[in-house]
Amino acid sequence: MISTQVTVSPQAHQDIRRLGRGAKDALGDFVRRLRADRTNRALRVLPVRAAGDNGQLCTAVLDSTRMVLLLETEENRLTVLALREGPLAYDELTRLTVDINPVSGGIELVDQAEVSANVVALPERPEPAGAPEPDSPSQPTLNLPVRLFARFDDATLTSLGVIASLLPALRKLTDARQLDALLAHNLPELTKDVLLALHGGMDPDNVRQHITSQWKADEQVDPHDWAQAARRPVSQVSTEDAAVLDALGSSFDAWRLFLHPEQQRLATATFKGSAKVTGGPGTGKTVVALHRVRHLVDQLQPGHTRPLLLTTYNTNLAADLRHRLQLLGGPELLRRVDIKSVDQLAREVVEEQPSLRLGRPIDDETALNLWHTVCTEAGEYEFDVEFLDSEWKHVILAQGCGTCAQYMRAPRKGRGQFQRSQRVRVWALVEAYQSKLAEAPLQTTYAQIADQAARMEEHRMSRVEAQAHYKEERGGLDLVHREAGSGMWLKPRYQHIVIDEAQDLSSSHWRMLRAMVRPGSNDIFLVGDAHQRIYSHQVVLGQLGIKTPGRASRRLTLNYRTTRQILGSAHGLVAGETFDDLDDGVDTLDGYRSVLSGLAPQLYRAPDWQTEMRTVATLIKERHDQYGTPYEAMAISVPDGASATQIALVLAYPPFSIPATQLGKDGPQSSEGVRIGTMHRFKGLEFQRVFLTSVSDGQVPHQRIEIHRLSNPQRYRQEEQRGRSLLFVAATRARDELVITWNGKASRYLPRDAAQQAVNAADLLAGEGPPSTSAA
Ligand SMILES: Nc1ncnc2c1ncn2[C@@H]1O[C@H](COP(=O)(O)OP(=O)(O)OP(=O)(O)O)[C@@H](O)[C@H]1O
Repeated sequence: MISTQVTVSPQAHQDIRRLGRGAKDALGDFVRRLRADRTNRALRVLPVRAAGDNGQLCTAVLDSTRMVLLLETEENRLTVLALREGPLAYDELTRLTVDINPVSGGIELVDQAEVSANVVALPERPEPAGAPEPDSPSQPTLNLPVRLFARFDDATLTSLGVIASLLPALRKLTDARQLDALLAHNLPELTKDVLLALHGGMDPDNVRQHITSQWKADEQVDPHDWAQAARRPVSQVSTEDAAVLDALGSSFDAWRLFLHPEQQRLATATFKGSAKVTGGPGTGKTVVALHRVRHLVDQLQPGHTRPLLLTTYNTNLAADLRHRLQLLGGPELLRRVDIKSVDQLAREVVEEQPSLRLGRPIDDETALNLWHTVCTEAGEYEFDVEFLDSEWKHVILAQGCGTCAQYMRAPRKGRGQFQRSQRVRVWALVEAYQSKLAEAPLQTTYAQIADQAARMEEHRMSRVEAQAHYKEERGGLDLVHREAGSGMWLKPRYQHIVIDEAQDLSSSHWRMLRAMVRPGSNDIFLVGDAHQRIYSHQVVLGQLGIKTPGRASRRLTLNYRTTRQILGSAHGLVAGETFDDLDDGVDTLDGYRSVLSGLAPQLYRAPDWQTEMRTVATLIKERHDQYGTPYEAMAISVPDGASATQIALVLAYPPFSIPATQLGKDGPQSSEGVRIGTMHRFKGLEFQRVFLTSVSDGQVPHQRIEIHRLSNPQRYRQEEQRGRSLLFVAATRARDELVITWNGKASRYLPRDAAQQAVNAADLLAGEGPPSTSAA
């Protein structure tokens, strides 16, 4: 007997999230019983009305208080469309308008009665003078209510994806408060997104380009074909039965089940070669990478090997990826995937060669100190140590320059003017630096390890290719002793590689990764965002053998993490700067938006660091005690290690007594307590409330970049951009609340009127500050 297929629609999923644990358990139980026996009379599946040519809407009973609305399209296929509880459940379900969206082809619901009662019925309030709608210069006079979407006709709205059954209610809206109330309803995602974008001032063409196109069904939508509509991924939280059942039994995280159509396409598409996904912070790039991994693993032949590599910038993020992949696919999935940071991977490759004496890798700070020693000993003060370190990593090692002559010829695109005589002097310092590393105890740098690993992998891949070629010539026959000494045929390390945080990988990393997988279908899938580049220098992936032409380069634009208010301010930090697309093109944040709404970022100015620290401690305690935010969901950024220790002490002692833990390079040292770390440590993470401290003049950006302002304007611009990106990364980690504090003068990256807008920290500590608005 073919078992009954039961899927859950995205809006039913929203119902379950809203109704909580009991509803989820009841639905899980119901789905299991339905799958076991569709005819089970205890479920009371009763027809309500026909849907199109081949569908039937039914209600069914979950338990004594809950009911669901189902769509039955084929004998054994049922979609849960909505869930309600209480004595009115049946009436509420049967009055729902259920349609196929002509743009996305998804099945969508609107509760007209609820919308009218709670939204349209809000007392009308004209928009205040001075706040005209964007793009509508000629507004009616004050007392006439302005219809919010008056300038878009019905045909435009529906062609953009707004569900037609909502139009009558929509036409009655006159103020943003009503719109907020409307959006708080369980509406179809596409409709919400389009309305927000239009209300935010995006014009219809842009909406079509950035939103509608991503939802558009691949084929012509037939409004009468409900069987096909039910099969489309946009009508289901997950296309896999098992995933829905698992999720109903355990946690029901949205990202694990329901992907935005563009995310879904990227996760499951077949690419001829490599593919690249860019997108602003919080657009679900990591989520796509994880689903991509699951999809690729699903296509593998059964086995016990790990032919798939999932890699990222540092160990902390690799641990996070492992955790999230485990949530997505459990141990079965993890078993086929190697998860490590690129540097760890490089190290393991180099360690495979026992004849190589590797030396102890030094951290960035030790490397800079060593450059300092080298310069002092050579009496050479023209170049600063950060510059030397970066020249060594991103020009000399990246291009494999082994001699001064090679370095003299190496292109230095985007790194400013550099005379021949300067190169000669830099080379002398590089040689001195290398000798220092070679002294006992032998030391090395991660950049050297990556470079060495890249060479080794390139060599290995050339042998793989040579063997493959040989085998082809021999008509497919293996020759066991072909590989002298080893008696083995070499294989590429991996079949597929998936890379997160791609913007911060160096050329050596890319060379290594490129050589770990044979060029071919779905070889490399990378996600990243140049706006968030804080470590490495720009690379041109095409020149490193990773080509992602046309549809193989895609961009995500919907932010799932950060509220519009926080996003708006963070966006201002990088607006006006030019960013690459990890290749030789330009990337922008056009169309970048959020469907979440919340508080504007809060600013606090303090006279000194002591007061600033106590202010942050006071705010954190209040968020915890009054609003129940767990300490581990809050994070504080500090300028350096010493400040981290100081603020941890302030938090630890009365009157605060707040537990805290430092964010190290392997993540937080404890699972409990407020996280404290430099902005660099915030990369890739997410917190409910974020407190950025010392966003002061001279700290953000650091005053040391000033020495380049006149002497090296190109370098100055680079440092400036990196400083902005760092603050941008830190600010966009916040889900609900962003608090920015400083002492003395505010950073010039903050808005000009930041000091006027800010609360005086001294007033807050004296108990005279404004009441907190942190209830997010
Ligand atoms: N389809 C989705 N449905 C619900 N939540 C989602 C979806 N996609 C992503 N998210 C959530 O959005 C947040 C950001 O996702 P993710 O970490 O993948 O973004 P990112 O683009 O990698 O961010 P960053 O570049 O800032 O590191 C996470 O909380 C994730 O669970």
